[in-house]
Amino acid sequence: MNVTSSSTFGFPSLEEGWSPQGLMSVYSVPYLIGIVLVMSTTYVWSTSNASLKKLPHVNPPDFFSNTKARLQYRNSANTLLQKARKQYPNQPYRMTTDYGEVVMVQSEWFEEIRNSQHLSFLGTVPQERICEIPGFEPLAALGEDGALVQIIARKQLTKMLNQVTAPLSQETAFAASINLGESGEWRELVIMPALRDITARMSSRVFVGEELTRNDEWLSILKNYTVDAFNALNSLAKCPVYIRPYIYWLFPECNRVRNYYGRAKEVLDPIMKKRDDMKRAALEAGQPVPVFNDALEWIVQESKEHSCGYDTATFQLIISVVALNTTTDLLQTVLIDLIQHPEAMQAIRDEIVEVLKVDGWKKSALYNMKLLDSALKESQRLCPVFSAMRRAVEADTVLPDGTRVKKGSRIHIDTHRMVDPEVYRNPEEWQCDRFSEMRSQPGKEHLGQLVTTSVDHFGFGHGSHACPGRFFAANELKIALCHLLMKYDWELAPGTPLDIFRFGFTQRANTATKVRCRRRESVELDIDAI
Ligand code: HEM
Repeated sequence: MNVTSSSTFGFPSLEEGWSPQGLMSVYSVPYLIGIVLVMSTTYVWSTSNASLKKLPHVNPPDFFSNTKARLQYRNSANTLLQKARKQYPNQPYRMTTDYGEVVMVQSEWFEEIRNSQHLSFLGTVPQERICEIPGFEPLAALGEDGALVQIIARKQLTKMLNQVTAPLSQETAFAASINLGESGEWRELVIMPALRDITARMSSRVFVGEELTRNDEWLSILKNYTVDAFNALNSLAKCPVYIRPYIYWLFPECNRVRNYYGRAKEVLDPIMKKRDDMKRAALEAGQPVPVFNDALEWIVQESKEHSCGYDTATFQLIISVVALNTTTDLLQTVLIDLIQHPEAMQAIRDEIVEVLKVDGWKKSALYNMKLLDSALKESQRLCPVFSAMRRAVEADTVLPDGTRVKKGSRIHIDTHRMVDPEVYRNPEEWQCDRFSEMRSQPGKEHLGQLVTTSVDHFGFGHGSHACPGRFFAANELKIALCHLLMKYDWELAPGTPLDIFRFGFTQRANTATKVRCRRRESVELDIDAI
């Protein structure tokens, strides 16, 4: 056999003799395949935590590859969760995921570890290695210790709630009008882009101030960055963790993300410079220094207070990534649930009228919309962002049963109590007043509120990393729904898809859902005149 001309992919037979050089030059393809197989097996083996070997495994990898197990996770994570709940009811177990082997824990145990200093939500971001890709710097900043976004969401954003109800309502009126129109004729539309534009405009009013909120280029960057970043995360999730930083350029959405990131800097830099110039000029003239109350300014203040650096564009895109998709999603989910329950929609309209007539656009009005609050919490219960919460283990941690989980591993917490018949009656049924009813029961007034987290409702997570933006998000959602429900009639478009989009533990509303809407002829209350 003339080895130099061989094109077969077989290994050389013993009769043909053997030399390493020959193998490299001629049989390089099978040789390389062999290396890759050995490396990936070593990788699978090395990434599995030796101390956890005694835990059962719900979808163990094959001897040579974890591809099948990862596919199972990606396409049917919820089925795996259900199976494991039956098989391993009161013990931790292992699951193969797109980010390696993780330790799964049942909801009940989370109460005991929820405030552990060694478990981090944002620490899971660097584990996925996406943040090493150009354009994903905002995700990298999310994973850094003491990220300013947490501080700002907890402190400044929540403090601001008293002042922003009326401005947010004005912005929603504008956004609803341009996205849904003023016509009394029915029109059909894919609802998610319209809702994303509404939430982008609302949050921009608070994050970047009035001037940029009406800047179309800024809004386009914001919306596209979050959509493409999410799509890129899903595409890259299919590749092994360790090769992600090297093959990102194969995915067009990654290149777009980098492009939007660059454009965000170009839009924001002149605004920041203009503000600096105004402040300097005022100081030099002995005039009061202008005060801006938005996240562009909060980041300057907080970075000084915490003696750390910051980048305006990075920070703004971080806030958008954590805020925009999640808020838009819940807005769509509850709107679709209400369209399917017209009597609940009318009851909420009645509540809005009753409350706004008394309170006007004050923060207290939003607190008093208890049925609306309940509808949001109920929709979130049935379609939370994550079907299993995530925590990066930043120092060795002992689980309630004594299992030691090593630093660098990852824990996921099954959120099944949100649909457990022992916790909720008819858990699969959407019941608008489920949580307003709960609020009327002594001792449960607090538990039934949208912003309250517990092991029975992980919609905003739970414990020391529970979503710090939830108070703002709750207000934003209620204001948006006041406008959508009071001003428009709604129907589902015939035959429209409604099924939830699931990818591993991530869940999202359907991006293709179509609705029909028209401006209502007679309204109980003109909410723009309040
Ligand atoms: C409906 C809208 C939202 C939903 C459903 C949502 C949901 C969540 C969830 C499930 C977590 C993980 C919590 C955990 O694992 O315990 C989280 C974390 C976080 N969210 Fe939200 N979120 C929303 C809006 C926002 C907004 C508007 C902001 C800020 C402006 C925000 C900022 C954050 C931050 C900074 C974290 C990380 C907290 C930490 O690691 O300590 N979120 N969110």
